[in-house]
Amino acid sequence: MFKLENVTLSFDNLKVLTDFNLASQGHEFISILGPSGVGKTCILNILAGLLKPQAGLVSVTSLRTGYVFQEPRLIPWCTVEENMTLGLYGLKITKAERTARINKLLDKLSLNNFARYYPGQLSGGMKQRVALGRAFAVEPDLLLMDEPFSSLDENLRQAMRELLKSLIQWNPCATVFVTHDVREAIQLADRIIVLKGRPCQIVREINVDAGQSGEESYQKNLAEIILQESL
Ligand SMILES: Nc1ncnc2c1ncn2[C@@H]1O[C@H](COP(=O)(O)OP(=O)(O)OP(=O)(O)O)[C@@H](O)[C@H]1O
Repeated sequence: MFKLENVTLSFDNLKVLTDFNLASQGHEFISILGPSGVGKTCILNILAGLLKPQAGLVSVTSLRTGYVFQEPRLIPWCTVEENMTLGLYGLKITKAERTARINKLLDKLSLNNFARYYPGQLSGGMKQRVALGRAFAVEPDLLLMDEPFSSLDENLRQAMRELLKSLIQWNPCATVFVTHDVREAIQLADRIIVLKGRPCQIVREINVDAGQSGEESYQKNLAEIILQESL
């Protein structure tokens, strides 16, 4: 789905990435952890084609990319269904297919009764559900998520994680999920990557599935990540 090979990115004198490597394997869910300012968003933006590194190879073979940001970034004068439809106008699908796709998603997101609402009339959790819907409307094969649930309270976050899992089951895709929440990373990911330093490096890489096969090693991995994060 994607491969970053010897990627170098800097802003003036600030070296964010030097010879950075990361590749996805199929429809894998990768969680990225790391301190503030380390370069997590920059990596997502490179994968989205929004940032161009000065050197290295960026190979993204996915056809459709969905991007969910920390804040919903909805267009205030467009309704829920219009916001979710925005990414579909560039695709070669009929109006009937477009409508069917959005209706299906409104259903999955429990937003059927709010299709004609404007963002200003929605709660924070509902707005982020619309943002999820907008990303999944394009039927992404690559999904980029930048701390998408961090502004929500814990109960809502848990519900959103469950919703995300069911959407990915429905529409399998490679996912890169940036979070500061270690438990969230473990709950969702197949693989966790911990970044540190300047330029940033992968200092820890954990296959969560392998960890979960033995409770003891899983707990050890968890403790180690928490330790890494607190350093
Ligand atoms: N357009 C830009 N111009 C200059 N510097 C930038 C730009 N974008 C990012 N940076 C710098 O690159 C570094 C990495 O930024 P990035 O947003 O990727 O960090 P992050 O790990 O996502 O942080 P956070 O967890 O706080 O969101 C930071 O020092 C940031 O100030």
